[in-house]
Amino acid sequence: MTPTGPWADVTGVVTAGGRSSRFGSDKALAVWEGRTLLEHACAPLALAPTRLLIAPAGRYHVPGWTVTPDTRPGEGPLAALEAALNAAPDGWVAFTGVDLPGLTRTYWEALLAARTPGLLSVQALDDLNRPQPLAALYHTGLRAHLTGLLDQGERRLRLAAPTARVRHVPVTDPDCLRNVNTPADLPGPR
Ligand SMILES: Nc1nc2c(ncn2[C@@H]2O[C@H](COP(=O)(O)OP(=O)(O)OP(=O)(O)O)[C@@H](O)[C@H]2O)c(=O)[nH]1
Ligand SMILES: [Mg+2]
Repeated sequence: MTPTGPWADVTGVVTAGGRSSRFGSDKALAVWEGRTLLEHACAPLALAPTRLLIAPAGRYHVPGWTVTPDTRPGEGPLAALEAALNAAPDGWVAFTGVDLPGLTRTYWEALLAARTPGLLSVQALDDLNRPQPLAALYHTGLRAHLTGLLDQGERRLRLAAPTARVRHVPVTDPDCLRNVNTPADLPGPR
């Protein structure tokens, strides 16, 4: 069956090849509200017809998700995005990490609804108007651009797409952007 609706040409991607050095143990496997942070990141992307985990082979298993190893291991999220765009079918990639466990399907669908022809990225703005490149949409039309940036030594994810081709949308629920870098960033039971 060919998927239709906003998710039809979307690949869900969770990048999980980081070192968790500030967290002190593998934060992808840290449990919060009964599920691992990795599962929290994957869940709101379940409607994407293709779902990729950018991570070392054999480290994680999430039902319905395909592990795709980094092509530049240890080089950070920008390099992971390159691996994702190269592995994804032509279209959009909904790209995030394991350290944003509060993202929701509503969050992603607000970004998907903001796509227009010619855009290469759609990014949320938090309550301080800061773009969120680690919880954003990227188009596979960025492949050659990204490879060029990485080959030149660039590693900043926020520079993945040319500014003129990025659309920014205010996020309705800034709480969903809580970023987990240390165990103290995981709030207690609600
Ligand atoms: N595939 C891949 N993912 C990465 C890489 N570096 C970071 N990430 C992921 O990007 C997301 C955000 O990265 P950070 O918060 O810096 O995570 P981290 O590198 O594990 O943590 P620190 O060592 O504390 O900086 C997390 O989901 C990481 O797993 C990498 O080289 N490859
Ligand atoms: Mg982080």
